[in-house]
Amino acid sequence: MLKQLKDLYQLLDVGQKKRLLRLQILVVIMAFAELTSVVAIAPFMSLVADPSVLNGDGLVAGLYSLSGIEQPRSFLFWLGVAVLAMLTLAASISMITIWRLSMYGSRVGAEISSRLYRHYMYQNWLFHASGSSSQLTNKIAQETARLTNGVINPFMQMNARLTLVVLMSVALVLYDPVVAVIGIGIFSFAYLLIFKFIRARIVRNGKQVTSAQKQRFKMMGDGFGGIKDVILLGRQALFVNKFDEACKRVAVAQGRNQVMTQTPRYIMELVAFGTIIFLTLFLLSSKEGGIQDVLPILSVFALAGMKLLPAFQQVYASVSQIRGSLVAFEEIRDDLSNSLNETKESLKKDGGIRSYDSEDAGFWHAGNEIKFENVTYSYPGKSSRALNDVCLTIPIKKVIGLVGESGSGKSTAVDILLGLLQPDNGKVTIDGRELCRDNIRSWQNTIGFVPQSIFLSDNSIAENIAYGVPENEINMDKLRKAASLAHLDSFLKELPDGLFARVGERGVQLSGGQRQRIGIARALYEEAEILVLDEATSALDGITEKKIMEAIHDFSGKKTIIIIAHRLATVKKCDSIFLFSKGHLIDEGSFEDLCSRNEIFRKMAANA
Ligand SMILES: Nc1ncnc2c1ncn2[C@@H]1O[C@H](COP(=O)(O)OP(=O)(O)OP(=O)(O)O)[C@@H](O)[C@H]1O
Repeated sequence: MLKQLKDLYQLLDVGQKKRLLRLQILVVIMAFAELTSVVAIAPFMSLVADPSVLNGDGLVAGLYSLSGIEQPRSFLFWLGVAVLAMLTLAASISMITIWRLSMYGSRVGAEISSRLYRHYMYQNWLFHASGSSSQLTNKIAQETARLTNGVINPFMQMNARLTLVVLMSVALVLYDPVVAVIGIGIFSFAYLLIFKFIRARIVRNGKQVTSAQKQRFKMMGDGFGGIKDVILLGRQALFVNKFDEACKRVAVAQGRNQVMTQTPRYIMELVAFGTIIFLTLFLLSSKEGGIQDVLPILSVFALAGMKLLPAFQQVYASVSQIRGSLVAFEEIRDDLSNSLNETKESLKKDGGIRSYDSEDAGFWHAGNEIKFENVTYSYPGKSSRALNDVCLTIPIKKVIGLVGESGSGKSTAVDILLGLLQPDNGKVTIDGRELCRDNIRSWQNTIGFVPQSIFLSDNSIAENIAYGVPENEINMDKLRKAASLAHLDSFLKELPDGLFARVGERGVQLSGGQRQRIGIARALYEEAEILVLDEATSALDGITEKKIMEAIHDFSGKKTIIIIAHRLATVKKCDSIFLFSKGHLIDEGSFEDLCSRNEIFRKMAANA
C-alpha cells in the first residue's frame, strides 16, 4: 500500500506535489495548535481547583504577577478568556487545515480527470479505433472519482490525524491518567442546530455536483463519439475547455460539502469547552469550594480523549478505505504516467502522427494532384495487410470514386489520405510534398469528411452542423448555405424550431437519411476544398441521393471530391474510379472503361 501511495505521489504534477508539501506544514501546525489547546486548559483548571496556586512559584503564579491584576477572581476571568482565545485559534487553524485538505483532494481529483480527458482527446485515430470510448469515460469519471474519494481524500485526512495522534500521544505520556464527562444534551441540540443550518446548502451543492457531472459525461460522450470529426476539424480545445469548466464546478461544490460536513466537529469542540468554562465560572461564583487537584488533569484528558478517539477512528477508516480503492489507481496508473506533465504545447511537439487544434495551422491548397506512392498498411495485431503497395493519383478538382468489395481497403485508403493513419511503407504526397506530422493539420483543415455513420450530439441541428463550435460563434450564412446544399431545407421547414431543433442523443429523433444529410452539411459548412464521402449517401432514398449527388457534382471543377460507394450508381458520373480488392488497387478508369474491360466491376455493376 505504501509503495502504491508513493507511486501515486510520483505521478502528481509538480504543482500538485508542491501544494501537498505546503499542506504538510499546515498539518503539523494544526497538530501543535490542537495539542496546545488541550494543554492550555490545565493552568486554568488548576487555578479553579486551588486558588492558592497564585501564591506558589508555578506558571500560573508567574502569569498572575506579570498580569498586574490584583483580584484573583478577575485574573481567573481573564485567564479563562485567554484559554478560550487559544481554543478559538486552534479550532480556526483546524478548520482552515481541513478546508485546505478537502479542497486539495477535490482539486487534484478534478485535475487528474482533466488531465486524462486531454490525454485521450489528443490521441490519434488508431488509439480510438482500437479502444472503447466507454472505457475511457469510465476511467475519467468513475475510476478518478474513486481515486479521489477513496484514496487521495482519506490519505489527506489520515495524514493530518496521524500527525495529531503521534504528537498528542507523546504529550499524554508526559502527563497522567483520565476521566471525562460530556454534556450529551448540549451536544445533541447543537448538532441538530448546525445540521438544520447547513442541510439546505449541502443539498444545493449536491445538485450542483450532479448537474456538473452530467455536463462532464456529455462532453465525454460528444467528444469521443465524434472524435473523427473533432480530430479532422481540430476542435479538441473547445471540448477540453468546456470540460475544464464543469470539472471546476464539481470541485468547488464537492469541496464546500466536505467543508460543511467536517467543520461542525470543531464548532462542537468550541461549544463544549466554552460551556465548561462558563459553567465552572458560574458554579464558582454561586457555590463555595472546588474539586481540587483532579480537575485540571480531568479537563486535559477529556479534551485529549475527544481529539484522540476520532483521530484514531479516522486513521483506521482511512487505511481501510485506501486499501479498498487503490485498485482504481491501478486502472489508470499507465495513463496517468503517460499524461504526466502533458500540456497542449507539449502534445504539439510530441512525436508520432497527431492532429492538433486547427488554430494557426492555415490551409494547404492543393493545386495539382494527391498521390499514393506504394502505400502499405496493416492494422496493429492483424497479419493481413489492409492496403498492399497501393499507387494511385487523384487529380485535384475532379470527382473520384473508390469501389470494391467490403473489407477491400477503401476506408483505410481514405483514412491514410485524411492523415488519420500513417502508412507502414510508402507515402502520400500532395503536389510532390510528402504528408507528414508537421503539415498534417493544415492538410486536414482543407478537408471535409462525411463518415459512414454520422455522430450527432444531443444539441440543435445548427450545433451539429457546426460541430464543436460554440452556438454564438456559428456563422449563420455558411450554415444555411450548407444545410441547403445538403437538401435539408424542406425537412427544417417541418420543424417548429428549424435549425435550432434538438436531435436527441446520437440523433435518435432523426432518420438515417436525415442524419446523413446533417453529416454532409457539416462537411460543407467548413467550405472544404476536398470533400471525402465514405458511404455518405447509403441511407438515403434514391431520389434524395440523386439530388445530393447532383449538388455534390455541381462542385465538379471547384472542389476535389472522393466518394466511397457500394452502389455503383453513386459513382457513375465520377471522372475516375479506383477499384480495390483485398487491399490491392486492381483497376482504374471511367465507369464505362471499367465496365467494358473489368470482369469484377461488371459483376458489381450487374448486382448493383
Ligand atoms: N480499426 C481496425 N482495426 C483492425 N482492423 C481493421 C480496422 N479497420 C478496418 N480493419 C480491417 O482492415 C481491412 C480493410 O478495411 P476497410 O474498412 O478499409 O475496408 P472497406 O473496403 O472500407 O470496407 P467496407 O466497404 O465494408 O467499409 C478489413 O479487413 C478490416 O477488417
